[in-house]
Amino acid sequence: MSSRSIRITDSSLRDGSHAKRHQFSVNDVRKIVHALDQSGVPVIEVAHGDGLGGSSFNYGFSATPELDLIRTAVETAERAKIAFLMLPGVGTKDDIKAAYDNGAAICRIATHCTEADTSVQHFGAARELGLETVGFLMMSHTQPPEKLAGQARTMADAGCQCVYVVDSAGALILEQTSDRVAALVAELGADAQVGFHGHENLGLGVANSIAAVRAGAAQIDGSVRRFGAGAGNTPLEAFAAVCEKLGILTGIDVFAIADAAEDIVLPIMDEECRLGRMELMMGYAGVYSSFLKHADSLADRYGVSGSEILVEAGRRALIGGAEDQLIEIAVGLSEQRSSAGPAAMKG
Ligand SMILES: C[C@H](O)CC(=O)C(=O)O
Ligand SMILES: [Mn+2]
Repeated sequence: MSSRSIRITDSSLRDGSHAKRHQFSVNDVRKIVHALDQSGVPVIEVAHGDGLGGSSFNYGFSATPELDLIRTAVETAERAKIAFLMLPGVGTKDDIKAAYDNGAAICRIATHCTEADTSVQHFGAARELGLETVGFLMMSHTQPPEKLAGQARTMADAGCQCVYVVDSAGALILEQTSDRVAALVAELGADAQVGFHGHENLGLGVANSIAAVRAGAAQIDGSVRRFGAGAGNTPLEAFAAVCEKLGILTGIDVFAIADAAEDIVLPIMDEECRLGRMELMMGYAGVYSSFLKHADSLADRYGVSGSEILVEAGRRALIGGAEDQLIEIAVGLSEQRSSAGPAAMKG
C-alpha cells in the first residue's frame, strides 16, 4: 500500500463562488474557513469565481469585495494557508500585490491551456513578493499530453512551483487524466510539482483525482460538498476518505470534514451542486463549467433550452472569458424557436 503524502486545496470559497453567483458574505467565509481549518485542510482558496478582478458585468458582480473575503479568511485560519486565483487580463499585477498585502500566501494563475505565455509576468511578480505560486492550465481536455507539457514548461520557467491539469469541463476520463499528469511530471521533473483540479460533470472527480495521484500529482483540489461550478468539484470529504483507505496521506480528519460539509457548508449553498441534464451535457460536450449559471439565466430570460446553449458552446469550443457569446447563442435559439412556431418547447 502507498504511503505517499499529497497536499489538498479546498476551492469551495472560489470555485463555489460560481455556484453562489458570487454572493459570498464575510460571515460565510468566516464559517467555512474555520470549519476547514479545524478539519486539517492545509490550503483554502478564496476569490471571485473568475479570480481577482472578476466582479464585472461579464462574469457577475460580487456581493463582497474579494479583498475583504481574503482578509477575513487570513484572520480566521489558524493553520491553513490562504490562496487566491487570478486570470491575466481579468486581474492585474496590482491585484496580486493587494491580495499579498491582505495576507494571502499562495498565488494561483490560470490561463487557457494553450496560453501559458500570458502568465509569465504575473508569476515573476508573485515570486518577487515571496508568494508561493501555482499555475492552472484550464480546459486541459482540449489538448494532448505533450502539448500540455510544453505549456507547463512555460509556466515553470516563469516561476510557477506547481502546474495543475485543470479539468474545467469535467470531461477527462481516467487514463486521459493520468496521461496528462504523467506528461507534466516527466517534463517538469524537480523543477515544479504537478496538480489536478477536477469537476464532477461525468461523476469522475474522485476517480480522476486518484488517477492523478497515481500518475505523480502532488497537489489535488476539491471542494467540500462539491461546492463549485457545473456539477461541482471533486467532493473533498469523499476524496479525503478514499485517500485514507488507500494509504495516501492528506492530514485531513475525515469525520471533521464530513461534519463541516453537512453542518456548515450545505446551509451556505443556495442549492446542492447536482449532476443533472445540463451538468452532464457540459462533461459530455466539453464545456467550461463556469458557463452553467450563465446558461441557466439566459435559458430563463430567452425561453430557450439551457442544455442547447451549452451544447452549442461546446460545438463552438468556447473558452473562459467568452461568457458574452452565450447571449448570442441564446438569442439565436430564441429566433429559431419563434420561426419554428409555438410548438417548439423549452427543454
Ligand atoms: C476561472 C475558472 O473557474 C477556473 C477553474 O476553476 C476551472 O477552470 O475549472
Ligand atoms: Mn474549477
